[in-house]
Amino acid sequence: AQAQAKGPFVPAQADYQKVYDAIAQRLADETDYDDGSYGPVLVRLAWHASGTYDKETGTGGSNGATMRFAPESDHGANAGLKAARDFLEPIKAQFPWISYSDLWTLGGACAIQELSGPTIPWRPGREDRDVSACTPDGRLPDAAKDQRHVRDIFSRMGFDDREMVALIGAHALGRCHTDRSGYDGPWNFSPTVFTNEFFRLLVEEKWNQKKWNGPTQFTDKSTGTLMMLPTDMALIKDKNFKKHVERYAKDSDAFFKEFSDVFVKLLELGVPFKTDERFVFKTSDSE
Ligand code: HEM
Ligand SMILES: Cc1cnc2ccccc2c1N
Repeated sequence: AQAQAKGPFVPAQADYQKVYDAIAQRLADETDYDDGSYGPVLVRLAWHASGTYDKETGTGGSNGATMRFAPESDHGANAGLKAARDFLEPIKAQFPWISYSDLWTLGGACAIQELSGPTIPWRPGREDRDVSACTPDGRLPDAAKDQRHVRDIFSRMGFDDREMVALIGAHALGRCHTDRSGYDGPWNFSPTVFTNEFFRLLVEEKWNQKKWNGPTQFTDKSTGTLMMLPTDMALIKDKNFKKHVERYAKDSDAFFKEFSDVFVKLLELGVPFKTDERFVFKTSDSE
């Protein structure tokens, strides 16, 4: 019989699960980095690729993966994220049909799930764009500033106070790098396990300004080994942020549920999806 003419390859959930599994495997293999995992920096890549969104102009967001290009790749806030982009290059080579825009956001969802966080339902449909879609510098937050700045940046994306606090709870993961942001990271914290610890520390520890010649940051009185950024501290200085910090510090389930919903929203800002169907990927320890 006439060989069936092959139509275009339309990836299905099973194909995206294969990409998820390849990222999870690479996370398990590549442990000689920071505190033992590339997970935190993958989360930061997905967040910085998406957090450029401006709801008034509909510009920025994860659709386009424009951080591949200078000047966006060279914006100060994106220092160090080449490590995350390079980590995902072999995955792109293995699955060339996936866009960078979909790959980077899938990498963020995979990292949260593989670091014991909540499931992050995910939709494909982002398309890579060229350098003309690069966003101007200044779209991402400046850690040296205060609660007014946090509200300006996140309300521009379309988030309310509760959503801003939930999102910043990702600071349970990873660390700061003096050769990237200039801030100095925590180390005896469990930076490769997703928990509500960030909120518990904010409300339970006493925080003093760190005595050093680097940028203003805070250290915990009891061990002197943890850190908070000025914008982290803003979450307990501002009473409407603080009530959410206290709620998440007491209720890890509420934090997990609300973080999942708002991280999904972040990764989808401004994307003209063709489908409403989201995939929930199986985490590697569930197989
Ligand atoms: C007020 C908002 C925020 C500010 C000012 C901020 C600032 C920073 C800074 C300065 C670092 C250290 C970067 C380095 O030196 O490597 C950092 C790390 C990180 N941020 Fe944020 N961030 C904010 C919100 C968020 C959000 C919304 C997410 C994700 C949902 C996030 C996820 C992370 C992660 C996972 C790391 C650790 C990265 C690593 O270990 O390499 N941050 N952030
Ligand atoms: C405990 C803590 C506080 N703030 C952070 C900011 C950025 C990255 C990691 C952080 C972190 N582990």
